[in-house]
Formats: sequence, structure tokens, C-alpha cells
Amino acid sequence: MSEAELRSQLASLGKSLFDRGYSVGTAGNISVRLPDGYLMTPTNSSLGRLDPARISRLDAAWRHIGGDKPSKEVFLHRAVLTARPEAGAVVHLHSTYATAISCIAPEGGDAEIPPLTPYFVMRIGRRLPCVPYYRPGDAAMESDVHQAALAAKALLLANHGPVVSGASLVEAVNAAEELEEAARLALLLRDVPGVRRLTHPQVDDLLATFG
Ligand SMILES: O=C(CO)COP(=O)(O)O
Ligand SMILES: [Zn+2]
Repeated sequence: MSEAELRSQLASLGKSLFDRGYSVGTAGNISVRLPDGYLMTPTNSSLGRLDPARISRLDAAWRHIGGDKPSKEVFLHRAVLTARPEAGAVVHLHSTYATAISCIAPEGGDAEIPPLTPYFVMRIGRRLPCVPYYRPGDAAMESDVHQAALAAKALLLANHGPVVSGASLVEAVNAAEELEEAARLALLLRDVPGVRRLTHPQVDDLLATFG
């Protein structure tokens, strides 16, 4: 896809996420890898009202070279995109249920989202690390996020929200939506007795087929 096409896809997917309540106010940010740099949502912008022409442009060294000032979470996106060379995009949201899980999960450990349905396993995988709390935009988070991203496609920022990567922008958005649904199911069924999880062989089969 051309840069112009990616800019308009970013604006329309941002609006779609916003319109369905995955992001409120100016929460969340999205980055897309280009052959010679990155696109990033501008800081303090609503995902629902992105102007394709004003989306921030960074060069291959992550310097701001065009558009509005980039998200304060540049370090977060850089940590994930450098850890995962196959990733083409990163979506960070404050979506309600995944954020709720980020307030329960052990800092520095893995979030307990049971494998209840195939699509969570297919889109996110086996692990969901929870990076210890940092102030939004704190450059000090980069190393912890990088470590977590080496081990998993998606992670949680403690008491903040989910960060999801994908091979393309569409795949990252799909995975972020799937994570939100899995988090919602996990909380809905948290204290319900007799919940059936996918078995280890079922999870292995999904990862071997779609992983
Ligand atoms: O989600 C956010 C901070 O974590 C939003 O920050 P920005 O508006 O700088 O992208
Ligand atoms: Zn945030």
C-alpha cells in the first residue's frame, strides 16, 4: 500500500475503533511501519477524528519529519516495532475490559486470560505479558516493553491498557478487537463454576494451523 493509502486507512480504522467505543477522548495511539520510517497518530488527537494529511511522519531513526507532533508514546511503539520485525503496525488502546485486566494482572508477569475461544489464541497467541506501571509517555518504559514484546504479539501496560501488534494495520486492529473480547469473556466468566477452556492440544493445533 502507498503511504497515502495507509494514511487514509489509519484514519478510517481509527474512526471505526472510536465509533465502537474502543477508545474515548484522546486515548490511544497507532503506528504503522513504512519502508523508510513510520506513521504515528498525533499526540492529543482523537482516533475518531484523524486528518490523514496531519498524521505524524517519522523517519527511520524515529525523528519527527512531518505532520503534527507525534504521540507521547513514541517509545512504546518503538519498543514493540524493534522487538518484532514482522510487525507492520501497533495499536494501543484504553479499551475497557483489557484495561480492567491490566489492573488485575501481576506487574512483570503474565495476564491470566484463559484460552476460552479459538480467535484469541489465533490472533494473540499463548502469552500476554503485563509490563509494570509507568507514567504515560515515560521513556523509561522502553526496555521493559521491548522485553515483553520479544515474547508476545500483545502486552498490557499495568493500570493503563493494551498494546497489540500485527503484520499489517488491519491485522493489528483485528487482534486488538479480539483481545478486548477475550478480556470481556474472561471477566464475565471469572467466578462462574465449570467454565470449559480450550485444552492444551486444542491450543497447540490452533497455533500450528494459524499461528
Ligand atoms: O494513550 C495515550 C497515552 O498513553 C494517548 O497519548 P497521546 O495523545 O500522546 O497519543
Ligand atoms: Zn495510553
